[in-house]
Amino acid sequence: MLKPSLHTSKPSPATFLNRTFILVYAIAIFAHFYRHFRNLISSPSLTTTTLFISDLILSFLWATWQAFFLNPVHREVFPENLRLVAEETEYLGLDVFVFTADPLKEPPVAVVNTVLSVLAYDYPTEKLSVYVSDDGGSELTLFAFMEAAKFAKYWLPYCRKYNVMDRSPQVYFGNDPCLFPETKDIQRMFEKMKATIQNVVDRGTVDQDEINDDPAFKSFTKWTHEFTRHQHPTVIEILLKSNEDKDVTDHYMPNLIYFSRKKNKNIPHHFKGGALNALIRVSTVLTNAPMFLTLDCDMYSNDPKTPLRTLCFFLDPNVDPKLAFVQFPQRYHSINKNDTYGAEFLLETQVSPLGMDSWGGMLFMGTGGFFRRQALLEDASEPQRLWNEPIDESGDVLQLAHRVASCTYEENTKWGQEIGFRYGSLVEDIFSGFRLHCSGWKSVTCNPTRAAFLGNTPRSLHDFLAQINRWYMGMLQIGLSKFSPMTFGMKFMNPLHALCYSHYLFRPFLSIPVFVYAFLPQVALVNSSPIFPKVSDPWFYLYVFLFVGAYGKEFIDYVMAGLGFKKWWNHQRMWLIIGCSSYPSSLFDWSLTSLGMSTSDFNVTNKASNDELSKRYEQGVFEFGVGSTLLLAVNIVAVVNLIGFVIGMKQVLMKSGRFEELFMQLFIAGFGVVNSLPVYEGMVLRSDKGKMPTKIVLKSVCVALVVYWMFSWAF
Ligand SMILES: O=c1ccn([C@@H]2O[C@H](COP(=O)(O)OP(=O)(O)O[C@H]3O[C@H](CO)[C@@H](O)[C@H](O)[C@H]3O)[C@@H](O)[C@H]2O)c(=O)[nH]1
Ligand SMILES: [Mn+2]
Repeated sequence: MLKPSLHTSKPSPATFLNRTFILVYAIAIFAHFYRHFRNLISSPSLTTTTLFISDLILSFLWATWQAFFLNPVHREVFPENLRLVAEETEYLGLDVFVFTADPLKEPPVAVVNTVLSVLAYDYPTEKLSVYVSDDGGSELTLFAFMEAAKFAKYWLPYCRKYNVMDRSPQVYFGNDPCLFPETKDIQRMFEKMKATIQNVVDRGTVDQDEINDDPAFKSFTKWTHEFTRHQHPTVIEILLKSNEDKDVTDHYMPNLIYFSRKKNKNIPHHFKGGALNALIRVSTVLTNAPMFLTLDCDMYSNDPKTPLRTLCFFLDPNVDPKLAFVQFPQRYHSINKNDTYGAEFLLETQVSPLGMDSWGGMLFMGTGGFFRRQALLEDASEPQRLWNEPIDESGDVLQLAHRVASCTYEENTKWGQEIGFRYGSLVEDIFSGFRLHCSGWKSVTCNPTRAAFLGNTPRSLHDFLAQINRWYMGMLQIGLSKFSPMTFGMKFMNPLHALCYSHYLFRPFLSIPVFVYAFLPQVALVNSSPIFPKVSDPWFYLYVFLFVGAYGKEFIDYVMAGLGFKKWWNHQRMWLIIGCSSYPSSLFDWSLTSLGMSTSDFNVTNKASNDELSKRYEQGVFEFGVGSTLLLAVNIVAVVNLIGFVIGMKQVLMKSGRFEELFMQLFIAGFGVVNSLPVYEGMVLRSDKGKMPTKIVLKSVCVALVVYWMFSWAF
């Protein structure tokens, strides 16, 4: 009998249209470069050369981006068929790793919700273990999880009994749930737990009277005077044990383990990559499930059946034995109506993964990835135990777990280089996924209609741009290293796969054409110097096609994904803002770091938010509040374009015949102005706390005037 299928993959119906568009657009680019070469030869100048270089970078990024559209695949999974293929006893053991690093930026109450949402997975409890990795080494976080373990004894059976979908209690109770007989009681317990945790967090220490039973008190004795977040011993606390602890209905619970690796301020800890590797080793000693899931602390589970969907790949007898991970792309719960900051990253999280999938697999996105443990332990000589046995708390096992968690354990080993998650980039996720792909491992994208996980995005523009700055600094650390996809990648992976990686890793260079188009046409315009073909010139229509083609295609991608005009508009505006802020800043950071003048640092994104800020975000106004230097160039560009547009208009109106020649420059300046409207608003029209500080406004205006004055000589 034919076995029922667990998953299918279908080519995208739009592929033919996409390929046709790529062909036509590529021909237009070639024609454009023909003109560029002619100009370079006939009238070489700073302007022609600058425009040529900018267009070269734009074309490289366009070409690499097309690798995502040549052969996208849609995958579907059928967890309902799982029972026909495998018995529940054959399901793979699953270790879930949840990462937190700072109790102030990542409120423990929120981390607890994430952990409860996965602890309550629809999965055989004896096969499930949840580890909390606390890089902040905080007794507050440990305390929060002791409370969570108690609440879980009520929450898990409740979810099971009523087949609850939202297993993060915060989300569940926030959505006005149906009232079952126990609902009110459970909600009361939940509120009480939250208050107890918040109380301790607000006070900043755990008091003895908060801990009633003795063994719990012993755990906190590790937090001595010498204990700091940068220098402390390993802490491993088994808060729930699967063969011992039962819930209130007498069912066994999954394992819940608090873990904080040993730190020493003189030994590099490699941020999240280091935490991941330490946890891989510790879990190998304690539970050693063949599959593990990595989750950021703000990414709660939105679907209790997600592990079953993953099994549709890992338990498929025909699946590629080199399948390393299944990635559920990032999706977010906290985005405002029109996505002011383009934080949904629709193209990056929903569209492009399908395109990478057919070349060997989508990126690892740091969170929402289910891994085959073996993929990261290839050639490791670590001590391992058989999974699916109760945790052995004997001295030997715990001693071993402490040994592998030590900050010196990795010295003179291949950890971080050839095994585990790889070090050397601030985007350890992308780097590690890339290295796995280069050694023949594969990955698949799974993006069910109901999101598997939902996360948080920054609500202030500065935090958002700083996060992107860090990501792209990390991308450059890979792209400009010996592991560049253009050299190393081309050798060890499908070249089209390598092109996809190149697109992301070299994106910061987009800042060069963005700056050129934000300044050059405007300065030339003010000096009444035409630099583009005039409207009656046939080459003008090539420019129109290139512009409308690029923008129109992206607009269609947005509409096809079910998002409207406003979201697309905000996305394209952010594309320009990021091009003037995070991208150039990441290039700057990379240069400083490679010159040895700075060290790269993983600044944890702030997940706490205040009411006022949240309210402004919901209203969709930009948050300029802190005087962010990242935004300085964005402001300067806004002022330069406004001046350019106004003076340009004056010239066109005063002298007849100029309009045709200067139309393109006027259009570009006008486009800059329309995109900068929220910036002008923040500069002069607003009075709330999120407006731009006056100092920054004055600085921007001064620099803009200097730019005009300085570059006028060139025309
Ligand atoms: O030294 C550190 C720093 C961070 N984290 C954790 O890493 C996660 C991500 O940190 P966050 O500040 O939220 O950064 P983001 O930029 O939002 O994270 C994205 O980018 C990271 C780097 O590429 C990936 O690791 C993440 O999974 C991905 O969501 C959080 O759970 C942190 O607690 C640690 O465990 N140790
Ligand atoms: Mn995050």
